[in-house]
Amino acid sequence: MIRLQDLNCTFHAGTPNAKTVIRDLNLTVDAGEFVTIIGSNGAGKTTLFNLISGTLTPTSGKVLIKGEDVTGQPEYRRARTMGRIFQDPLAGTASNMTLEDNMMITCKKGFKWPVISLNRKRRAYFCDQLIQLRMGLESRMKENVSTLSGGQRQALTLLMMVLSDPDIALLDEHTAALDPRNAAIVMDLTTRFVTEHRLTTMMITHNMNHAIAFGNRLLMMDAGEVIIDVSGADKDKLTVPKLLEMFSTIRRKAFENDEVLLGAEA
Ligand SMILES: Nc1ncnc2c1ncn2[C@@H]1O[C@H](COP(=O)(O)OP(=O)(O)OP(=O)(O)O)[C@@H](O)[C@H]1O
Repeated sequence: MIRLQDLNCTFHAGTPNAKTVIRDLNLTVDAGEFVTIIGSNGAGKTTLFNLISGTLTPTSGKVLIKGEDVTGQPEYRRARTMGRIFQDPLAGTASNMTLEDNMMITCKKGFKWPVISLNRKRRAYFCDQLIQLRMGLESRMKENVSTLSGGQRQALTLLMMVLSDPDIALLDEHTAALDPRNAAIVMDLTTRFVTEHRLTTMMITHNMNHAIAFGNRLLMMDAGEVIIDVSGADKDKLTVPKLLEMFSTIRRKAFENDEVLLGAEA
């Protein structure tokens, strides 16, 4: 589903400030896989998502989606096959628009000039979809999204992503700004949607326990490289101390990411 070939990304290339953030990266993610990604500070995790989604063009190498070379394809065209959710609950929805108007956006995603109107049938469909969230949002369809809590907004963002019918979900620390209770609700919804919609999913997280508990494959990144790639039964046997030990053995230094380490102790 996703294939990255000899991918490199250097910012400010050809200047004294040149910085290589993704280095000779080769990765294949098969259809239906749920990959969790963890890494040290500045490892290149978000940059990797920017390259997959088309926000950035690699300095060299290729990005293939469903067998098609999309390396030079603009972001809006790739948006038809993928959904992306960010850490900030305010980023995925428009505050000053109603829930139903926000949901209308999903019908227009990836198209430049769509003419689609909000009719009774579509409203009933949105209502049915909101019921699935089990948050009572179906009775608030005409309220502005700004009235929702962070957890409710992130759940709505997740639902909107699914309604746009993507093949791929890129989740960039999408529970990091939520309290533990809401993070658990959003993770529960995530696993439900990933399974029901057979989404090929990549999830960046700073929560090592989440990285181990969710998905069928775990990647650890450091300095622009994937240094650990564990799946199946081997992933089931992982623990946080084991992961940290693997990192130290490979890199001959201690793992550095305070947010990750503090989260792992919790
Ligand atoms: N547009 C840019 N221009 C220059 N440097 C950049 C740019 N975007 C990212 N970087 C640098 O690239 C490196 C990797 O950033 P990235 O956000 O991908 O890391 P990350 O693994 O997601 O980090 P974190 O876990 O701290 O969020 C960082 O040193 C960052 O400062």
